[in-house]
Amino acid sequence: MIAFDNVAYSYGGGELLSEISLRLTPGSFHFLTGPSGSGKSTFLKLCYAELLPTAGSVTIFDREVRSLGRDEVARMRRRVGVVHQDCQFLDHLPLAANVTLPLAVTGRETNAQDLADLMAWVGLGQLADALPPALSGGERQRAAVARAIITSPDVLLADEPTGNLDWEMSLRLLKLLVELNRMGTTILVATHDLNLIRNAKQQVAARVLRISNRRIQLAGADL
Ligand SMILES: Nc1ncnc2c1ncn2[C@@H]1O[C@H](COP(=O)(O)OP(=O)(O)OP(=O)(O)O)[C@@H](O)[C@H]1O
Repeated sequence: MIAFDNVAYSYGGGELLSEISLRLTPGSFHFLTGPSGSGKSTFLKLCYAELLPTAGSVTIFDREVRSLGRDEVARMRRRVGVVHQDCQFLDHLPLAANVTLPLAVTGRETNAQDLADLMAWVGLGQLADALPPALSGGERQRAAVARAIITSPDVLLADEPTGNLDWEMSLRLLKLLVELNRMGTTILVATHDLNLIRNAKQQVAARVLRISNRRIQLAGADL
């Protein structure tokens, strides 16, 4: 689904990531962990061609990213949902309009029942008309998940989705990700939170990728 072959990435100085070769297979659940500044967000950006590798190749849905034209990148991105670390919303638009924005900007209709089901599923059924500044951190994160999956993506990439959440809310968000994965979505979650990873491993066959010294390794059972 997403394959890295001997990938390196540099923002201009020395290499931040080197010799990365791995595959995210359909239906898999991966965590990506590593120290702050080690390149987790950068790796996620390589996974949806927000950044292009400075060496090696990244293949997304069987297409090498450098071979994609602008329209093809846009089409590819419709199949990849992203929950960004800062999860920004348009503050003047109600939550429901924010969540359906990925459909609206690509000229697609929103089915009202599907939207109601999705909002209920993320536990925001009562907040469809609320404005984003009125939401708690946990509500924002769940809204960001709803917005990322409204297009039914094949892959969901989440960057520190539980970063500012308490433990109970983190578990609630994790449960949504596990359920999505059970429904077939391939999931990659960047996180510092080893307790979250331990908890997830009791629910799903998650694999853990760890960035260390610019390389990404599959972490062992020491988590
Ligand atoms: N656009 C950019 N230009 C130059 N350097 C950048 C840019 N974006 C990130 N960096 C640098 O690359 C390194 C990795 O950043 P990245 O955000 O990928 O790390 P991270 O592991 O996600 O960090 P954190 O856990 O703190 O979010 C950092 O040193 C950062 O300052």
